[in-house]
Amino acid sequence: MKTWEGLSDIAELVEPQSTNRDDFIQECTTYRLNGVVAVYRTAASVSVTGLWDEELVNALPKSLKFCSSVGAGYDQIDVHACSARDPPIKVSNTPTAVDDATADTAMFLILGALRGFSYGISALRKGQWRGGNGEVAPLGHDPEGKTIGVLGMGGIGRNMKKKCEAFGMKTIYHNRNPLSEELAGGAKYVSFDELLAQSDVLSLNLPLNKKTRHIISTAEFNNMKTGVVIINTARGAVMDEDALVKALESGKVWSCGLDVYEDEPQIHPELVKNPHVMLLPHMGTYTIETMTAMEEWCISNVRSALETGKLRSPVPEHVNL
Ligand SMILES: NC(=O)C1=CN([C@@H]2O[C@H](COP(=O)(O)OP(=O)(O)OC[C@H]3O[C@@H](n4cnc5c(N)ncnc54)[C@H](O)[C@@H]3O)[C@@H](O)[C@H]2O)C=CC1
Ligand SMILES: O=CC(=O)O
Repeated sequence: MKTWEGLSDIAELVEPQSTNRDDFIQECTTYRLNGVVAVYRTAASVSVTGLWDEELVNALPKSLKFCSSVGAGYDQIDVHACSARDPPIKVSNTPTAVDDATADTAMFLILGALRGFSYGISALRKGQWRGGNGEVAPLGHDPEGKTIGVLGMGGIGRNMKKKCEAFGMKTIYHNRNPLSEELAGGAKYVSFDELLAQSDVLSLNLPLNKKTRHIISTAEFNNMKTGVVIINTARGAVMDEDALVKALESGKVWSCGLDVYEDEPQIHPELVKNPHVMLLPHMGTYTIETMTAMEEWCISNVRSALETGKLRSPVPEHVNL
């Protein structure tokens, strides 16, 4: 890629040769990688290295000071193990570049889940028009007048809010702290419990970490409106998938729209069987324009680190590192 090659004006570029984690750990000790200062980490590299957990982070070359990772989510990297190294490995992600495409995906899931479009789409493809065997697609719901609750009102959540307004939806949100009025743009800050109780559609837009894993589970579903619609474009494990399946079965949750799953690429079989739910295979940023923008953002972090000693967009945990 041109932008990557463009870095050769300021650095020697090397690419690891390994095809599995053990070989990569071994390769980190070789002369070729020993001396590497900054890493451009692609999303696909996880299939070779596995997670950047404590073991892997501690095996990385001692010379390494920066990791620029593609993607807004960085849950595959143990950022605390990176900070604990001496010197620390500073980590950056690619926020902002993902906002439009991921919010667009969320809108597709919101409309599809509210309207029950998945049912119609699969019936039609089976030659059954709106249904077969005596069953017809249930009537859906309009977005107009519905309250969307955003859990994690960051770049994507705020982008979604604007798009939801065009569909006549009202936005409430919960973050650990309220946003400035300017950033909130008229969305109302509510407590976590109020968000659960008041949302007609609940959208999960917060990062996955130890504190947010299964932040939505049985107790939280019990506190929601009956007939709520759940949208998840964040990470599968922020929600307890087994609890979601039970809440769908009981009718507590009317439908859901999911782009992400607890154990990708595995999907809970009951979700796959359910004709009513909208499911996508993690395609939030899967466009030429957005993936290009993410890669360029990521490489700009490498350039900034090499030229100034600072990453352009360090992850929140590393802003003051
Ligand atoms: N489906 C896909 O393809 C994509 C998924 N993502 C996922 O979406 C997530 C959000 O992305 P952005 O909006 O760019 O991140 P962001 O960092 O801009 O926003 C996250 C928001 O969540 C809030 N938050 C953090 N912990 C919280 C907690 N315990 N309770 C309530 N709020 C909390 C933060 O304060 C922040 O406002 C990413 O972490 C990533 O996992 C991002 C891009 C594409
Ligand atoms: O899942 C995608 C990301 O950017 O995070």
